[in-house]
Amino acid sequence: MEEVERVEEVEEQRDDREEEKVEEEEPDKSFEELGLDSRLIRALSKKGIEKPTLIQQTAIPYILQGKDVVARAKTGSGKTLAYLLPLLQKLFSVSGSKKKLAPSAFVLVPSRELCQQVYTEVASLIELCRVQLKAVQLTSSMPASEMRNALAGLPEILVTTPACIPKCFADGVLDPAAISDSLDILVLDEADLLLSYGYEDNLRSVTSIVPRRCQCLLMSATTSSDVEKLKKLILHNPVVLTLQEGADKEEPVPSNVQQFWISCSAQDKLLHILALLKLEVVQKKILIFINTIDMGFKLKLFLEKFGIKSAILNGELPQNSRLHILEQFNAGLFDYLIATDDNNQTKEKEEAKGEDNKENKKNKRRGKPKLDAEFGVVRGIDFKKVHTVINYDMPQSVTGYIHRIGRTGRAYSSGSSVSLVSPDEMEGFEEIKSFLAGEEDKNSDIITPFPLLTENAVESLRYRAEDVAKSVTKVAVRESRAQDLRNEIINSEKLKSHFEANPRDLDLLKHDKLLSKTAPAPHLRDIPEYLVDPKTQEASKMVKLARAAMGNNSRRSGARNNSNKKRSRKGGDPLKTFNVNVKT
Ligand SMILES: Nc1ncnc2c1ncn2[C@@H]1O[C@H](COP(=O)(O)OP(=O)(O)OP(=O)(O)O)[C@@H](O)[C@H]1O
Repeated sequence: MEEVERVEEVEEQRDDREEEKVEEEEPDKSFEELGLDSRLIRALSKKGIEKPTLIQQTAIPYILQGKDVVARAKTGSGKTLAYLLPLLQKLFSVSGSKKKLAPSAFVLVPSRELCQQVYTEVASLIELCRVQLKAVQLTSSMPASEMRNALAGLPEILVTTPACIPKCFADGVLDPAAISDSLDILVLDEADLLLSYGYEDNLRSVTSIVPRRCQCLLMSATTSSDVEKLKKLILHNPVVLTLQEGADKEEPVPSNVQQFWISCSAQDKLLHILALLKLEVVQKKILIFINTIDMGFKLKLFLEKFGIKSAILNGELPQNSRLHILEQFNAGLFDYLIATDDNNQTKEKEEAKGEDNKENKKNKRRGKPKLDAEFGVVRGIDFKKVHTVINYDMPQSVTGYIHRIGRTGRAYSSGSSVSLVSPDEMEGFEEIKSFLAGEEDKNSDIITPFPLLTENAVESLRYRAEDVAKSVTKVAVRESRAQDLRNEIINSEKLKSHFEANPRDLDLLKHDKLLSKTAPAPHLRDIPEYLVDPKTQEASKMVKLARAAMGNNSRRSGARNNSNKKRSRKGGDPLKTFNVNVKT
């Protein structure tokens, strides 16, 4: 049973009023009962959203009342709509009134990918509601002229990153005085990440012009000192909503995500991922996290040799390509996405941020691509229908783990995760485990050994895996990284104009194309039956059955096969029902 706890917070508020204190209760309300406008309810229904999630049930009434709100709820719990719906409703009533010289609502997010995601969501709601409101997104990479054009239609809603606002001031695109006059609602989404992305100074320059009457909303997946800092910087006597599940005090990973791990040496990780994918004991779609861009290419090339096509996502790719890859993956055009998240790129990102940084200048001279300082592949991005998250490399922090795992099991769906843990990563892994177990129950196993892969099954692939791994040399990795970047830069230019003309066309590019110069050898494509351990064969059959029952058995099911949608989703998850010993 889920419950919501409202926490009292009275320290160092910006005004003297007592913070809202509310009795605990178990809400189970419809969108109508929350007081939402019928246009919004119809729009949600068209999107297939009928019932509010818990954070939406709790936050929407407070936001509609005009309160400042701090909402902390797990990844995938529906925080975006929790603030967008009441925000739009408030703007319905002001639309058509006195024209303002700056937007009425700012939504600040930590990355461009999130900017695009939130913008798409708000724009589609506006369209479905058929109201006279306009939303725009601005990112730092846009030239001033483009920003000016975007703002020329006097939009009510601006979705952007904190770094972009001072740039708009400097370029004369936004006027601080007009903002002070116009701003009614400020949202800091993924607040736990805003400061860690290095936006503190940018945020300070924004908050200095936020008028006292402005309603401020702060949404986050985890608590951290950064959230506390932001709360004190921006909010006025907020209602603090902390969504919890059951009696467990801290359970930041949704309970509909089953978490597994496999112990293996660093060298054997390629072998294990091959076994997981090739023997089909994990459900597609699959998001694989690695810590470095080179490792991503190594993995892609390795999998290609076995006929497994995957796409790559990292901060080095041009923004259009990144957005397009996300869009294609979400539409179900490919099943495997290898993502380098931001944890290990912090150093590289620092370089990317500091324009005067010597190293950066050197890189420019050498033609080394610059990483996008506003890139954030994992955090907050709504990957659709991801069934499995694989940590090929372990993340470097507990927060990193939570955000990665949170890419599956979104809203009411379920998912699983498999972490490959080498002896070097064991200490960090233990830290993650004990954090998830909570203070009281350090020994409870929230992350359990992966049950569907026997040692025999893995060993049967060893010879092939090791042989192929040798052929994926450093030179091959370097060449394919450069080639991929070149392709994407060319495609990115094409994409830009193409998207302007055909915003819905997804088939221009195939991001999971082969990078290897030679086609996969036929004998590596299919694993002969005699090599596969019978228990693993059985597990694989069950995973396939479960996938079929979930309407996810065709490669392009997400994009093309809507008729499957209505089939039962309770097809039985073999990870819940199947039991084999890990060691045989
Ligand atoms: N009431 C609902 N019913 C069904 N699906 C919903 C509902 N609300 C939101 N969703 C869907 O759930 C998914 C996750 O929502 P959202 O991205 O807002 O999560 P989040 O809490 O912001 O997660 P994160 O912290 O990872 O950013 C989205 O695809 C969204 O469309």
